[in-house]
Amino acid sequence: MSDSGGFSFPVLSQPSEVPKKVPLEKGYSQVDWLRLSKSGTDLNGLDGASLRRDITLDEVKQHRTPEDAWMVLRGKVYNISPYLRYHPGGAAVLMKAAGKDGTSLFMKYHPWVNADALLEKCLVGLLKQD
Ligand code: HEM
Repeated sequence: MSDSGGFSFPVLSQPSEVPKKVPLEKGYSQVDWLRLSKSGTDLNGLDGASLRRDITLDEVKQHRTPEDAWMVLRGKVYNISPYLRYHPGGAAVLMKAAGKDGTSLFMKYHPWVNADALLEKCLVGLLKQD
């Protein structure tokens, strides 16, 4: 049957320059991330110490390797290392914001994502206000 009943179905395609979600390794789904977040594992690297309020952008810049990556998002400093392999856009893409203020990149790709909730346990502290 080729009759579509009077409806036409446009073929939807994404422009090629729009980055796609990357296939994540087994064991690195969003559910796995939530499980890890709730497990009590030290994800911000503070070993239970209270959150910091004195972080400068210079200090953030020192943390830009996959094993030790910090990112600023709307004035909050996150340790993104544990999240890299769980990031639906891929670890390599997320590393572009390592050691930097990633707010504009974040907002460019997915302003709807609730990072405060997803990365709650990765929060190191607040960027120092000057
Ligand atoms: C650290 C904070 C971040 C968190 C918590 C985060 C989280 C997410 C989530 C949940 C998705 C899936 C979105 C969906 O299904 O609607 C996603 C996709 C993606 N993210 Fe991120 N992300 C972060 C930072 C970034 C940064 C800094 C970039 C760019 C450098 C980026 C680029 C992307 C891309 C390209 C995708 C795939 C495209 C898409 O699904 O629309 N993300 N991210």
